[in-house]
Amino acid sequence: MIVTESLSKRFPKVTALDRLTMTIGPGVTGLVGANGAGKSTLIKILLGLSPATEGRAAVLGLDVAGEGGAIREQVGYMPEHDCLPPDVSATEFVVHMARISGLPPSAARERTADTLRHVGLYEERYRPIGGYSTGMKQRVKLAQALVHDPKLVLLDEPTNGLDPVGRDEMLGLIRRVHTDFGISVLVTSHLLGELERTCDHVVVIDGGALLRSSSTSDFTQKTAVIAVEVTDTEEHPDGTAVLAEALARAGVRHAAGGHAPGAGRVLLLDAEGDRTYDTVRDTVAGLGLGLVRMEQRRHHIAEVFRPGEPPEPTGPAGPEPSAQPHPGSTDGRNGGGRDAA
Ligand SMILES: Nc1ncnc2c1ncn2[C@@H]1O[C@H](COP(=O)(O)OP(=O)(O)OP(=O)(O)O)[C@@H](O)[C@H]1O
Repeated sequence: MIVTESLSKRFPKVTALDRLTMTIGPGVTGLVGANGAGKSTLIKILLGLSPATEGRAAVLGLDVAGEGGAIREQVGYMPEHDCLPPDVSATEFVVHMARISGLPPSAARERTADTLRHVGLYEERYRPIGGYSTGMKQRVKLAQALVHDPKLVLLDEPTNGLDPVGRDEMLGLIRRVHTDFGISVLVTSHLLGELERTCDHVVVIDGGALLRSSSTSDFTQKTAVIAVEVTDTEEHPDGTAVLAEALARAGVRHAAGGHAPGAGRVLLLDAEGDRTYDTVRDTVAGLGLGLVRMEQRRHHIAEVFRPGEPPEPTGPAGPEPSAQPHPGSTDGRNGGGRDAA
C-alpha cells in the first residue's frame, strides 16, 4: 500500500522526517508518534501535497512526486484539524466532497447517504455542522474521506478531542472501515494504547525517524507475563510476599512494571516457557498456599516502550499512555523495554 525509502523532509529550523524507510501493507496500520514526530508531514507527502526533501515514496504503486492527483483519486484523507464549514449540513458538505472527487450528482447523493449512515450520522445529517459536537464533526470528516470509495484512507488523529467513549466508538468505526468495506487504513495517534486494540500493524516514529514497525501481536506478545494470585494461610499471613521470595530463589523473574514482592495481591512474572508455569505451581503447592489464578497476560504496547513503570490501566475510562519516548532512553530509538533486551 505504502512504501517509503529514505524519505526526509527538512524545514529551515527542523527536520520533520529523517530518512524514513518503511513498508505498510493492507489492513489497519497505526502510525504512532509524540506531537511533532512527523506524522502529519508524512501524510501530506504521501498525498502528494508537499514535496519531500530527499528520498522517495509510493502509494498504491504511484510515485508521490509526480502522481499526486492519481493518488488522491484513490486515497481518502481525514485531516487533523477542524476544517468544516459551520453553515452547511453534513449531507451538503459530503455531497460536495463526493462531487469534487468526480462522482456524478446522483451517485454522490447515494454514496453520501450510505456513508453518513455508516458513520452513525443519519438522523442529524440535515442540521448545520456548526451545531455538531466534536464527535459528530469527526464523523463528518471521516465520512468525506470515505465517500468516493477509496482503496486506502489516511486518518490524522481521528480521536483528537474525544472523550473515552467517543474514542472507543471512533476506533470501532475505523476498524469497520476495513472489515466492512475492505478499505485499508493508516491512522495516526500520539496515544500508544488506543491503537493496540484497533490496528493489525503499528509503526512508531520519533523525531521523524523510524523507531519500530511490526505487527501489533509482535509488540505485545513477544514476551508473556504471568499473573499469579494466591490465598494467605495461617502459616503464611502474606502468601503473596512469601511466594514472591520463593519464586525469586527459584530463578523466576518479576516482570518489569509488576508489583514488588508483597506490595500487591497479584504477582506479575516473566514467563520463560512452560517451565515457569511448572515452577509457580510447584512453589505454591510446596508453601501450602491456595492458587486463586494463574493466567497469561499480553504486554501492552505502552509497557514495551516504558519499562519499569506500572502497567497502564486498561479500562475505557483509564488515562491513555502517550507516545512520548521513555525519559530514561537517550534518544528514544532503541525500542526500549524487555522486547528489545
Ligand atoms: N510548514 C512547516 N514549517 C516549518 N516546520 C514545520 C512545518 N510543518 C511541520 N513542521 C514541524 O515539523 C515537525 C513535525 O510536524 P508534524 O505536524 O508532522 O508532527 P505530528 O507528528 O503530526 O505532530 P502533531 O500531531 O502535533 O501535528 C514539527 O517540529 C513541526 O513544528
